[in-house]
Order: sequence, then structure tokens, then C-alpha cells
Amino acid sequence: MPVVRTLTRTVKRVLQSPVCGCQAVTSVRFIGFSPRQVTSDASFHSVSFSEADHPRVLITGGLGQLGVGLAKLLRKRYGNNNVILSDIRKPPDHVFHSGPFIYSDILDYKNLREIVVNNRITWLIHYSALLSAVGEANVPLARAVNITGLHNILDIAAEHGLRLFVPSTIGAFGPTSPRNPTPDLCIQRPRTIYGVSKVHAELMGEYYHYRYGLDFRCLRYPGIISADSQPGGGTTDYAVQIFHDAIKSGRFVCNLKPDTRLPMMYIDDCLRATVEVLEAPAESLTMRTYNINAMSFNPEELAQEVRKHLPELEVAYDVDAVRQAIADSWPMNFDDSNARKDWGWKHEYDLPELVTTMLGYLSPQRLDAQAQAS
Ligand SMILES: NC(=O)c1ccc[n+]([C@@H]2O[C@H](COP(=O)([O-])OP(=O)(O)OC[C@H]3O[C@@H](n4cnc5c(N)ncnc54)[C@H](O)[C@@H]3O)[C@@H](O)[C@H]2O)c1
Ligand SMILES: C[C@@H](O)[C@H](N)C(=O)O
Repeated sequence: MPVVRTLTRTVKRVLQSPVCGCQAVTSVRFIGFSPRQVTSDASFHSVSFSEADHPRVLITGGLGQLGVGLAKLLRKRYGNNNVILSDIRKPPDHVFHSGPFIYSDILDYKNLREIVVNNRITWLIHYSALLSAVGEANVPLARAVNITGLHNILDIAAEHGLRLFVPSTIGAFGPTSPRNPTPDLCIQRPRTIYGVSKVHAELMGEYYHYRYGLDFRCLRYPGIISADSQPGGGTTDYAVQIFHDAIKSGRFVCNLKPDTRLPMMYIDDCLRATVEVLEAPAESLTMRTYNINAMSFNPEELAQEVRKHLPELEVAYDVDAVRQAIADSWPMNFDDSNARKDWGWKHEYDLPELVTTMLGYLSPQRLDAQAQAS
């Protein structure tokens, strides 16, 4: 009985401690390890890394909408060779020639571990996922990539003392969550495999943080809007497509109803937030999973703003039942006050700046000039 009592006391201590920071008491996979934090002596918002202390970064699922832009940003800060993009797809020429790229399937644990060891990785940014709409179309694959894949990532990160960033999403909330606004901590009962897998990622990451001292950091992104990369099959994709169609044909068919309000963000804000939370001193983080937000609009409001530049734009609605049901269960407005308070999050793009920037980027003259230069 004394053994049981001692064990009970130990478990209680571990569960009650706000940040464990302890040695792992059992191995995560087959081998033992001592969680080692990457030092975070950098001061937030004005970090500069010397040659000696820069992180060595691996981005999984890096060829999607967000990974290439993030790699570009991180390479500027930490050096080209210190940021490795990886994916299971073949990179386009310009990506392949812009910096290190490596094949990595997150379902292959041994290969992932080999990459981390051979490249002395210290930060892991885990972007691989199946998004909301494609996830519903292939639940077994979404479950494998988003859940089994995450388990591999968590174990490797814990085993090698990595700082781990995993994005979550507005999709981690559901119809029973408060939707206007949605705070960081509230009921989370999403009804998509994507949402369920992201809640699982949030909880598992936080559990590994408290249990093994893993330096887990997570932001819940809104729908992200970008000009030079295509979205990978989500519910918010319409807000990217409208710009392409407005410029190409002046006509856009929207797959969500005109009054479907969702939180959204321009990609530059999203990538900057990611770097900021990654560089934030651990003491500034009172939580390990934060909402971040910039703006909130519906298709009708977006179309009105685009019409200020392209008055001829025609918008028709052909509602996709699956996407509409998903959108109707998601937050309309996102409360990101904790991120603003703890580590100084501040967005730069509201709807008017977003529209001007997107149209400027996609204007035929600019695209022509880019094509001639390449
Ligand atoms: N884009 C958004 O609006 C948004 C919003 C919220 C959260 N997020 C999250 O941000 C992350 C990146 O999003 P994105 O828009 O770039 O996604 P995306 O769908 O565009 O790209 C995901 C990438 O994962 C890769 N992938 C799939 N299976 C893989 C496997 N087995 N091994 C390795 N890679 C694999 C795909 O090839 C793809 O390139 C995701 O985790 C997503 O959930 C994105
Ligand atoms: C919101 C986000 O997670 C993604 N763009 C999706 O719609 O699935």
C-alpha cells in the first residue's frame, strides 16, 4: 500500500503542476528520452538569431497553401539552409530551387525520425493535414493523416526535445460552441473529422507539454486568404477563388450562402503570427493553444468590397450542402484577446486592405510581368 500511496502522490503532483518541465517517467515510443527545451532567450518581436543559436526547422506538409510562404519568411530570419520544406508531393521548380526540400510522409515514423536526427532539427512545424471539405470526402485518410500522423509527430518531437508548432483552426469548434464570439476556452464538439482531429491535436499537444515538458505551441487559424498559393480543399476556399474569378471572368459562383459569416485572415498576418508565437519566450505563454483573428465577413460583404475595384463583378450562389453545414457550425467571430494580451498579437490586414492587396497581386499586368521575368 505505501507504494500505491507514493505513486498516487506522484501522479497528483504531475497533474497539478502547471508546466511539468519534468523528466519523462516512461518512454513515449520504444526508447527513453529526457525532454529538452529549445532555449528561448530571444525577446519577442525583436528577435535576431546569430549563426550559432538559430533554430533548425522542418516543415511537414510544406507544399500546401501555407508552407512555402512560411519557409520563405523563416529562411529570411534563420538562413536558407536552416529551414527544410517537406511533403509527399513533387515540388514545383521554383520551390525546389529556393531552398532545402525533402520527401517526408508523416505516416512513416522511421523516416521522420531519420530526417530529424540527420538534419539536427530543433523546431518542427507540422502543416500536413486534410482540410475540412476533403476530410469529409475521405474520412479514413483524414483520420490517418490528421490523427495517426500527429501521434508520430508528437512522439518524435518529445523524443528529440523539439519545439513543436501545430496549427489548429476555427473548425475545432462546433454548433454547440458560442459562435459570436468564440473564446479560447469553451465547448468544442466539432462535427467534421477535420475538427475532431484538431481538437485531438490541441489536447494531445497540451498533454505532452504537461506530462513530458514538450514545448508545444498551437494557434487556431481562421480561414486563410492568399494570392500565390491555392487552398487545399477547405470550407473557406471561396474567399480565395472569388479574387481569381473576379479578375479572370468577372463572374463568381459561390458555394456558401451570402450571409455565411466566418473569421478570415490574410496570409501575411497568419505567417507572422506563427513566427511570433514560435519565438515568444515560454514565460509569456499562459496557454499553449490560442485563437488568432483579423476580420470576419460573409460572401456578400466580400463581393461588395471587391466591387469597389471591379464594379462589374457578378456573383451567383450555388450552395454546396456539405460546406454550408460545416460553415454553419463554425465560429462567426473569433475572440483572440488572450493572444493579444500574452504575446502581443496584432493583425495588420482588415477587409479593405485584404481586397486591395489581393487584387494588386493578381492584376493581369503584374502576373504578365512575373511571367516574363521567370
Ligand atoms: N489554409 C487555411 O485556411 C487553414 C486554416 C486553419 C488551419 N490550417 C492548418 O494549417 C496547416 C496547413 O494548411 P494548408 O492550407 O497549407 O493545407 P493544404 O491542404 O494546402 O496542405 C497540406 C499538405 O499536407 C500534405 N500531406 C498530406 N498527407 C501527407 C502525409 N501523409 N505526409 C506528409 N504530408 C502530407 C499535402 O500534400 C499538402 O501539401 C494545416 O494543418 C491546416 O489544418 C489551415
Ligand atoms: C478554416 C480552415 O481550417 C480551412 N481553410 C478549412 O476551411 O477547412
